[in-house]
Amino acid sequence: MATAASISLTLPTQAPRLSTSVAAPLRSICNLPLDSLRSNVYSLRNPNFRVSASSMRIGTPEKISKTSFLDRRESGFLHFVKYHGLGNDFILVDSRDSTEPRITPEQAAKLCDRNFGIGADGVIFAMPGVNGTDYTMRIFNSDGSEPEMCGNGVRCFARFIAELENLHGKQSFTVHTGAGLIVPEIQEDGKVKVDMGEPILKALDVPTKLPANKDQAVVKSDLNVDGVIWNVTCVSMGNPHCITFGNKESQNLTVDELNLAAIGPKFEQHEMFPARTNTEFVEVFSHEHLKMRVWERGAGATLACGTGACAVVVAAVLEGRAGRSCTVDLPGGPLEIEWKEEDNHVYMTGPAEAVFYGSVAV
Ligand SMILES: N[C@@H](CCC[C@H](N)C(=O)O)C(=O)O
Repeated sequence: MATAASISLTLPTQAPRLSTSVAAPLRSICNLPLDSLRSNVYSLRNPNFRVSASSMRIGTPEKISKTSFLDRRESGFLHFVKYHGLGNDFILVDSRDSTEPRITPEQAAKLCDRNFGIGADGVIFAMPGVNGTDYTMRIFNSDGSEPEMCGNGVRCFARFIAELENLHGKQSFTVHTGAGLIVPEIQEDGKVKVDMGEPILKALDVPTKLPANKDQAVVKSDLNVDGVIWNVTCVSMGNPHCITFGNKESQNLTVDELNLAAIGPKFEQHEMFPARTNTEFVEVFSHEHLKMRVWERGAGATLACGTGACAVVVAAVLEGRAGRSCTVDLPGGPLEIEWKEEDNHVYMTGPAEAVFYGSVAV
């Protein structure tokens, strides 16, 4: 079982500009007031500094370079790098020498706890490739369940691999996932463009039990959630998504007004979704500009969902609400999504940033 008895943190050399999304996880581990952390974090731009959770103090400067940190392999410790893609945050673990994740789903759930652990929406493992691919990505949600794919996660994964392999500039990898082959490409500006493959629309494969149209897809179907009839479209990007732009009472949503914590779980656990579902609530600003909030399967409300943003654009096109190329605003920031007519693939472009380095006793 994972214990958080010993956690150490090191910020990346290229320390990101401080924001609460950086400070909050640090606060949850170190239990220090946010303001004192702010000044500590600034001083931690020097990578030789180390925060020790046991002493609750900035420790003696220690010579740890990024490379030597990522190379560490002491038994009994799990070394990780915390990344985020628009605030959707992950604990990245180097498992390139292993065909199984280095920790159990139960341990992952403990590490993801924002009060008693490191705090994250999931744990991602970089593993050896299969079937000729460069790498395999596996992920546990914060509840310990294992999804097929994660869009923000695969952007973080690409940046993590580049760091592990000491690669610079434009880089592209082939990644085996539960959703098949995914191809992230790190661009010159540091953003990551990902070929997310083809959306799956066949109801049985999403999967959903909602009645399908003649193309076997579920588009603008009625879904009764506690007596409210929602209009939903179902899309899988390897993982299942239920997308709604409104209900019978309110055809066009104002997503900021939704009580996500109340309605999200009812969609997630709905009997029409045998594998549970991620749900996106969408507001349309124009044919090229959408805004969404997400309730994720196995993780709850998150600041962003990459597969969700892709599924939203596919659903918007199918419902005739938007064009194939859109900016999707999420609580953590915007993603650029394109569903290309030529190859039927969905492409997602967005940022991925390292937050801090750490070790935890397992
Ligand atoms: N946040 C992710 C999706 C992670 C998996 C999801 N919770 C599921 O269970 O399908 C993304 O960016 O795509």
